[in-house]
Order: sequence, then C-alpha cells, then structure tokens
Amino acid sequence: MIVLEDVSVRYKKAEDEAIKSLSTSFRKGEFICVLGKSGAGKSTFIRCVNGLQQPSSGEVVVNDVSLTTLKEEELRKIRRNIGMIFQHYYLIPRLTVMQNVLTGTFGKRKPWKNLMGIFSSEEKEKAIAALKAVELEQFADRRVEALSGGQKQRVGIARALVQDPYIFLGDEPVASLDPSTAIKIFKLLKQIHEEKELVTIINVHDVQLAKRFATRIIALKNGELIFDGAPELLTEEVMTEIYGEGYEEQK
Ligand SMILES: Nc1ncnc2c1ncn2[C@@H]1O[C@H](COP(=O)(O)OP(=O)(O)OP(=O)(O)O)[C@@H](O)[C@H]1O
Repeated sequence: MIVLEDVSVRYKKAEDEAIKSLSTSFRKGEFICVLGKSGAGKSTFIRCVNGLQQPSSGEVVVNDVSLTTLKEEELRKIRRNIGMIFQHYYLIPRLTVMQNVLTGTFGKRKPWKNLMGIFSSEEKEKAIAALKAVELEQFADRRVEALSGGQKQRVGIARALVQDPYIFLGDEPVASLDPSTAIKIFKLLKQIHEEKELVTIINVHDVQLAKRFATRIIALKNGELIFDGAPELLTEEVMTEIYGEGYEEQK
C-alpha cells in the first residue's frame, strides 16, 4: 500500500541528508510507531509519505501511485484521503469545533465553497459523526481556543476522520499532552485504526506508548532506518542504539 524505495532527503543548504536511502513498505492494518532521537528524521520521513516533502532521490508509492513525479495539484488529490494530526494541532483557534472539523472536507470541495463556508447536509452529517467518534459532539459550537490540549487533538482527529482516510499519519500528536491524556488519544487512534482498517503511522517520543499500541515499530537514527520489527523485539540493546547511552533517564 505504501512503499518507500531508496528514499533520501537533503534539505537546501544542509550538509547531511535528513533521510538516507530508506526502503520499507507498510500495509493496511499496521499500526506503526516511529521512534528516534530529536533530529533523527521522523518528521521528514512522515512528510514523505503524503508528499508534503519530496525526496531528493528515490520513490514513494502510495496505492500504486508514485508521488515523486506528481504535480502539487495531483498530490493534493492523494492527500485528500490521508488524515494527518500534529503536535500543535494546526486548528483555527477562533473558529468553532464544528467549523474546524468541516475544514477536513476542503480538499474535496470547490475553493469558492470553502470561502463562502457553504457545506452540504451530507458534509455536516459526516462532521457530526466524526465529532461523535471522538466524543466531542456537545462541544460542536464551542470555540477551539477554549478547549484543553487533549480536546484540541480530538478535534484534529475528527477533522482527519471527515476525509474518509485510508492512511492516518501523526507527527508527535501527543508530545504536548500529559501522560494520561496521551494514552486516551492513543486508545482512540487505535480504535479508529481498527474500525476503519487503516494504515497508521505515528511519530512518538514515548517508547512505552509505542510498545503498548504499535503492531510494528521502526526507528531512525541520523536519517537511517536502524530498527524495524515487532514491539517485543525492542531490546535494551536496540534502545541504546536508538537513543545512545543513558536513554533510561529519558523514560
Ligand atoms: N526545513 C528544513 N531545512 C533544513 N533542515 C531541516 C529542515 N527540517 C528539518 N531539517 C533537519 O533535518 C533533520 C531531521 O529533522 P526532522 O524534523 O525530520 O527530525 P525529527 O526526528 O522529527 O526531530 P524532532 O523529534 O525534534 O521533531 C534535522 O537535522 C533537522 O535539523
């Protein structure tokens, strides 16, 4: 479903490559957590999967379509069905929860309709269903700026859900949340993942969360894939390789 073939990314003026000759593939049903120290290349990697970052060399193929040669407009079409959530949510604070969730439909609509804020009853129903799925329907008319971090991330998840995604990406979606809220968000993501039979890929710093929820863990170090396997294969030795000596202090 998702194939990365010898993918490298070099940012302009950067001395070193952020991703180095990375090859791997992901299929439906896999819940993948991506580990690695700060700067290891996790965000760059995840942005390659939906074409937000084009590789300097190599190829990314999603559902048999190579993203590498696509123009921005064609990439946008691919991204319509790839939900993404972020550490800082990327919501519009002054708009309501409902209005934010409806922005998830923008990729499939005519731009003037987005400008006018005109939504069909089908789109509104979809947004209500997404809000129910994240248990926020009673907050539909509340402004996002008045929500807690955990609630904001649930709005982010609802916004991604209205896209009818087949891939769900998370770039450190719980990094700003307390441990118990982080677990709740992961439980919700796993539940949605199973219900919708997605492929889910999430960058996370919390190793315990990755071990608890992932069906597969990959780890990056200096842009290289240094581990790819089942959570139970993540030994102390591997952990030391990923995080260096003294990683236990980060727990
Ligand atoms: N826009 C950019 N321009 C130049 N270099 C960049 C850019 N974005 C990231 N980098 C560099 O690429 C490398 C990988 O960065 P990336 O953000 O992918 O790492 P990360 O593992 O997600 O880090 P973190 O856990 O801190 O978010 C780093 O050395 C970073 O400084």
